[in-house]
Amino acid sequence: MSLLAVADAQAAILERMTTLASESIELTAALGRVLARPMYADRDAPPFANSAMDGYAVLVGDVAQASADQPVALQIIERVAAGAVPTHELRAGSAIRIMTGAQVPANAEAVVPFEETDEGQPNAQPDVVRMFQATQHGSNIRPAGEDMQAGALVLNAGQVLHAGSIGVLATIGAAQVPVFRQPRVAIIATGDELVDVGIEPNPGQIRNSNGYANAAQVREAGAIPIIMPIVPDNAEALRAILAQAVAEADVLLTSGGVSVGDYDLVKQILNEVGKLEFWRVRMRPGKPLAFGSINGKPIFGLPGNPVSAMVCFELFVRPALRKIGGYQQLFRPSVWAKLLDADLESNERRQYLRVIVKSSAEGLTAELTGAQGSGLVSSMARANGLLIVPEASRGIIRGEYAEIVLFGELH
Ligand SMILES: Nc1nc2c(c(=O)[nH]1)N[C@H]1C(S)=C(S)[C@@H](COP(=O)(O)OP(=O)(O)OC[C@H]3O[C@@H](n4cnc5c(N)ncnc54)[C@H](O)[C@@H]3O)O[C@H]1N2
Ligand code: MOO
Repeated sequence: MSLLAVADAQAAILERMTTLASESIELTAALGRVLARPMYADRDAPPFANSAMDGYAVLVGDVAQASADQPVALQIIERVAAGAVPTHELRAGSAIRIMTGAQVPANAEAVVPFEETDEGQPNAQPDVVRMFQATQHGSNIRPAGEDMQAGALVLNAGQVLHAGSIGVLATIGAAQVPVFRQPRVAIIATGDELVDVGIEPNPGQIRNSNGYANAAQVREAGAIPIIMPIVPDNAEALRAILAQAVAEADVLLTSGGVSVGDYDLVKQILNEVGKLEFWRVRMRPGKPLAFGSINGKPIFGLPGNPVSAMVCFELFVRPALRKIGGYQQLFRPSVWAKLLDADLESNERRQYLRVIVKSSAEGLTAELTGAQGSGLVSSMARANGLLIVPEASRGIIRGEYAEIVLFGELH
């Protein structure tokens, strides 16, 4: 098998992903979830014309001649609090005292805020308000439907719900929200050398970091990780855990055991219990990525090296999980930043270099995190982006702009 280009591998994967069914959840649990259906306003918002200020509802003509020297006195005929409904209409020479958010009388033409009246002045009379200036039609009145009109499309299917959209859902009365089900992802770390995080490693052993890093990436992708027990490099054990994972999860991830070593069993077992779709991508790190399916469930055989496993997750697993989870935007945003380090040579494989991207008045800059070995998990902890050096290119010279897959927050 020859090496696949990154974009071809991504396309081959995405083509095989189908979006999960939807479920209905409580509004309070909907933050960060993906809306499964378009949502429409059930009524106008605001539902009635209301006051934008604490003040007096008036007829514009009544105060047209008002000035500081020649104030106009109006009779206060009603007081309306928010939540109440006015029972009077304005007539010539009258005013209705009204609070912010209260429904305005049907024929009100403007609301004059207290600050523009004799409110609180020592010589103010009860039941009379004096106006010192003219006002305009519609001033401080928020019309019905100004925000959303009854029946209008307010949120699209596929939209990720954030605080603002939660506010919209509450406004339209969506106590239950239709969202896509989150993919359940079984995470299987393979290797005789691995021990779990709470265990003291013996000589020759290391801690399983991939399982936990991948589980965190699964969460970041909006999916649910299921961390399975560590599997030794043993065909029987691998078959058993894959069978269990297929029963419990929508997507399977393994790490380790996909290169050409004596104990690299994942591809072999995958061919036996499912179907290997492709193996090896023209990239560094992450070349030995394997992808296939078992009983129709996608399985990603991530390389064991910690950086390779995480980079393969970012480029291939994350977009796949996002498609399964109903997201519209599958890929991380790319940014272009000025490379501050030394010149970067091209390679026959597309390189993804860990960088720290910073934003300043001069624009974005990128610096390598240091050495780029695929075992250096600490470099992933420092990085917020993966700088792309395209394969078979002239490389990138210091001071040039390079494309970066931004996966963390900008510094
Ligand atoms: N002769 C060749 N050797 C290797 C090749 C090759 O083309 N020819 N490719 C190299 C590349 S590139 C990578 S990447 C690795 C991938 O190997 P495997 O996927 O088979 O992974 P392992 O050999 O099992 O482990 C590699 C490395 O990662 C450590 N590891 C594994 N699992 C974990 C884990 N859960 N947590 C932390 N660290 C883990 C493992 O101990 C090894 O050090 O193969 C190269 N070799
Ligand atoms: O290409 Mo491997 O994934 O670097 O270490």
